[in-house]
Amino acid sequence: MAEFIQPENFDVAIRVNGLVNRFGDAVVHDDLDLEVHSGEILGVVGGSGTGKSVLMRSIIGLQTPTAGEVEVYGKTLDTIADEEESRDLRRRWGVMFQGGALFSTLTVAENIQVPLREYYPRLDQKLLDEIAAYKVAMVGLPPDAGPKYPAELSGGMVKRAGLARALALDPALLFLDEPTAGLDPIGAAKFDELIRELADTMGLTVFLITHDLDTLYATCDRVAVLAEKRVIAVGTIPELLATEHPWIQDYFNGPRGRSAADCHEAHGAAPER
Ligand SMILES: Nc1ncnc2c1ncn2[C@@H]1O[C@H](COP(=O)(O)OP(=O)(O)OP(=O)(O)O)[C@@H](O)[C@H]1O
Repeated sequence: MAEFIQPENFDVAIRVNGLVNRFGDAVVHDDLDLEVHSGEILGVVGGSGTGKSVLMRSIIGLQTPTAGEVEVYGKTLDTIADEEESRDLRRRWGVMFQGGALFSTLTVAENIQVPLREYYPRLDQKLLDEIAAYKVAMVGLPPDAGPKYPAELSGGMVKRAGLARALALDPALLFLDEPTAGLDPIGAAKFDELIRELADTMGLTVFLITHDLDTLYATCDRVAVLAEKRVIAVGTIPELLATEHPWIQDYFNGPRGRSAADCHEAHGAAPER
């Protein structure tokens, strides 16, 4: 008998223990630990190639780790024997890959309906259309975006459409891989606002990979820093600023870090929630 997950019963949504990822001789992660708390937006930062995307892929089962354990809502994907339980776990998360990753031959509405059809094959077309229209509105797209193809949309709209598809199954957990990459600063700020708003209203837990310091200040409750093949620090921005690690100091106190902090202060928001 399949045991279905109740995300609200978990204080820790994701627990990663002793994760190792190796590709040939290249060691990307070595004994990496991380906990993502339920209801938080956790920013994941680190230099290029430090394994942020590989970590995300390991959590959602797209990458089989060399060693270590990944638990989502107390379950480990590769040890779930029951197909129904595995589907139940997978439908708890939505993923927005880098660049949106929409199917170019499908309209926005059809893209949103892909996961719905997969998980709920008996839904009729009228209901699928209603759900897609609801998701389109939820991410702030106009109603006429639904029948459009990705190539007909601006970069910011494509991101929103990708987010709508990630939210199709009403997930408890949202994975975002560099959601604001390629957006102009105003578009990026609006997207940050949208993520924060959706997370607050839907009670989402968000795993957010970013290089964007403004995004960290505007949206994240805590930030995890990847370096030296593991998570070297995790905490609020003020907590990270208090650590002496050179990469963390360079990152937050470098010119771009200072400018993001100043801008954040100027808008009167505190990084700690
Ligand atoms: N399937 C794979 N086979 C071999 N090497 C891989 C594979 N996937 C990732 N890597 C390597 O793992 C390392 C980490 O990659 P990853 O994409 O996770 O970095 P990242 O921190 O997300 O980088 P960026 O910030 O540039 O997106 C890179 O050196 C990459 O080349």
